Amino acid sequence: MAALDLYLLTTTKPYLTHLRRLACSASPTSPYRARLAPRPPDLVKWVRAEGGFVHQSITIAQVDPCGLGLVATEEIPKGSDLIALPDHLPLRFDSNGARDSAVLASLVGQVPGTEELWAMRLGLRLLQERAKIGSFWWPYISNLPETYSVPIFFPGEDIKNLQYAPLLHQVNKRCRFLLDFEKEVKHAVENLKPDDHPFGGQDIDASSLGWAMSAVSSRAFRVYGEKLQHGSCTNVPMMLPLIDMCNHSFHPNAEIVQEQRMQSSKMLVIAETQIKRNDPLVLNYGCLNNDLFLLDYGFVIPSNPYDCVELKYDGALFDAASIAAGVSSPNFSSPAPWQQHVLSKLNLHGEDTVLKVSLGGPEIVEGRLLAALRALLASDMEIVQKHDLITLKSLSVEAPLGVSNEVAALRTLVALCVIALGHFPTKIMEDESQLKQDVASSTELTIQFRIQKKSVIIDVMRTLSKRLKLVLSKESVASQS
Ligand SMILES: C[S@@+](CC[C@H](N)C(=O)[O-])C[C@H]1O[C@@H](n2cnc3c(N)ncnc32)[C@H](O)[C@@H]1O
Repeated sequence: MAALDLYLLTTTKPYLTHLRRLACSASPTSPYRARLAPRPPDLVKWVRAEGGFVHQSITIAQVDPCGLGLVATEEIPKGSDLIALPDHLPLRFDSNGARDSAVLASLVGQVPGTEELWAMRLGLRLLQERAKIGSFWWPYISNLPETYSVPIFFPGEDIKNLQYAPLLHQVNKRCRFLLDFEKEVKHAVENLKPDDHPFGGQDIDASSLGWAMSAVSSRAFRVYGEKLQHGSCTNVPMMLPLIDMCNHSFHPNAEIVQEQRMQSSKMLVIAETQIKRNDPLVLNYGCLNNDLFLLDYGFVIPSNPYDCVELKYDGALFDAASIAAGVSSPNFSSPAPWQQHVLSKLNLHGEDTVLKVSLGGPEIVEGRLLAALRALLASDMEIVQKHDLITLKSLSVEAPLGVSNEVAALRTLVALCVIALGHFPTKIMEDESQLKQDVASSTELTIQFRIQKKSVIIDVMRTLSKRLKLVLSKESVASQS
């Protein structure tokens, strides 16, 4: 097993300093990612030898800054089949091997069912094959990166310098899980006979579990599995050899198609557009924010249209923002009963509250937040009750509760953005000058991440300020006519 760095943040508070180091050998943050085997077998040849199809004009090449990728050596017409994998090539939990290890199945059952840990379940299966001498998947596994640039492997200082509490919380949670799970795995395999040992007698620690979880989160695809009785399908994560050499773009030129025939299914990659010579083949991994790109894939997308910042809906904070914005006597902390009723419908009050609200992304202001601001800054219950929630939540509906209400809501939002920006310990200019220095790649990722978060807030402020001007200018035209 490659030993990697894994740090535990020993408290959930942001800006932590007390870190426990677990293991260390290769630098996890070097820009060039070595593969598990120094000279791994040719993946394209292996896929073809196993009955798969690989378009003759595709090769594996270095694609900066993504690491390795698939590249077209000649122009490829739209609609062409690029890769086809027969049913036995994907590595999934039920493929040969998992069935005969009750210990592995029981360990999989011990991984909490939360969304963010799904990759650990398939990761255990990957570790099993990685440890198995003569594994059918070794030609694939040996081509996997030896290290991953996800934050669980960052030095503690870099994690702290992400400057964004929701992400720190997630990194901390994953590190804690890995350290706890290491103990469970060790306990489950102690005293096992070599034949019963799911990992061929090899020592499994938090670093190797972290490697497997990151390999899966950054490379597995969730595809349709069995059809359920009511017609929907289960979602099965799978590792798709060679297909997982495609890098990400929000403007993909390739797509994955699952071909189902009788009992077997084939995974295909098809050219979604014409692909020019020397162009990389790119898939869309999903419309994700930068938190997920960094946590699961280890990279950050500049100007990501899906990036957003999370805030907590908190009456006192919103009152402070409103007062800073010059709004007289806001009552976020003590809403009237009818306003509480609106907040309850938005899950911001009472039972089942979800206090996390977001700014940025395609919506710019999360609808629940906008509706709450409009309703709480309104003094006339009847006007609010004349509107449905869909209208109140929509930024494209101009001033549904009147101009002065809209102006107060927009000004409060801009003030909230100013407060949120002020919580970052550094300014974008300072971050940018730090980036110009020769920093480790994990530090670079950390700085890029926080620059992007601040840019999201600045973009939201710009959009809302424009909006404010527009509303005010329409009002002044109306009052003159
Ligand atoms: C499914 S793998 C793709 C193949 C990978 N580049 C390799 O060398 O094996 C996903 C990983 O590729 C890299 N990657 C993919 N798309 C990227 C992008 N748009 N920018 C930066 N890195 C990217 C990230 O390291 C990510 O975790």
